[in-house]
Amino acid sequence: MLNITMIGCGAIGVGVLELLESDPQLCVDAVIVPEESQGLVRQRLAGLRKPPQVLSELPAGSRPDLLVECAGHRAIEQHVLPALAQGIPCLVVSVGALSEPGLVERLEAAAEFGGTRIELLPGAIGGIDALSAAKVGGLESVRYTGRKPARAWLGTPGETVCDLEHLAEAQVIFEGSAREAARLYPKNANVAATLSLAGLGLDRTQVRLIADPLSCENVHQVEASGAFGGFELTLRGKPLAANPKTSALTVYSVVRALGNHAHVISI
Ligand SMILES: NC(=O)C1=CN([C@@H]2O[C@H](COP(=O)(O)OP(=O)(O)OC[C@H]3O[C@@H](n4cnc5c(N)ncnc54)[C@H](OP(=O)(O)O)[C@@H]3O)[C@@H](O)[C@H]2O)C=CC1
Ligand SMILES: O=C([O-])CC(=O)C(=O)O
Repeated sequence: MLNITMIGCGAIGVGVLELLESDPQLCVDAVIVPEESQGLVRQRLAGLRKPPQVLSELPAGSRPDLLVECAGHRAIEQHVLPALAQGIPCLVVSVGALSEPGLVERLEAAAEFGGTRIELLPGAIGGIDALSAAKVGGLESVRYTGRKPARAWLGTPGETVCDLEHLAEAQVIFEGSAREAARLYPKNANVAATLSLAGLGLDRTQVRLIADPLSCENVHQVEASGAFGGFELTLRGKPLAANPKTSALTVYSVVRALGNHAHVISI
């Protein structure tokens, strides 16, 4: 059985914990969340058969088999970097954080120092295996379009482009490089960053973000071409009720990745 520590326990974290209850090979012993939300998180987890401990940091000397981040960009600096340096393998969903200059190199250095690895999870998007294989032969272009319900863009710079509450039709709120998308829309640009890291990089991956008042899904479209040929992918993700900015597939992506570490066949 693998003993896991989870960073963050919001929409993704709770979904993952609920699904892992039926897997005897995986056990989340502890979740790490900010001090001020610990009470709320304990309430959220009270219905689980075996609720994990709720902590504000990894106890000194604690050595989980895996650490999985489901928290947000700040948690990479705060928890993932030190865990890697201590030799704990880490799985990460807040891939957009890696668009911050220098962070990829610091994560690599920490993992090398600790003699371990960091795994970037596909999260809400599919086709990462194909894109990253296509990169070996040479990619020519990668274009990503992210379309979400208008209200999912509240609290982002999209608010300055249009009136998100009263939008009548779909509106492009951003067009540019994946680097710029990750800087301006950190909570919504994890997919763009993941596609960039797997493919042509942050500066050459083209991104378009759309607020669509008529959509009730998070729709991710990828068009890629290169020496391998080409592919077009449309993924219509259902948003999580607990956080409409996040697609349910992200929860399943975490459960799949953890399962692949524990089960004898991985796919
Ligand atoms: N790769 C992908 O495709 C996707 C990635 N994501 C990433 O996943 C993250 C989590 O998503 P979601 O669960 O929907 O978000 P929620 O806001 O529902 O939950 C986040 C949880 O993490 C906690 N948290 C925040 N910062 C820290 C920190 N520094 N240390 C420890 N815990 C922390 C929060 O605590 P509190 O409530 O106190 O803030 C909360 O428990 C997103 O921020 C995004 O970066 C999301 C969707 C798709
Ligand atoms: O969950 C999603 O649909 C994707 C998302 O938020 C992101 O790219 O950060």
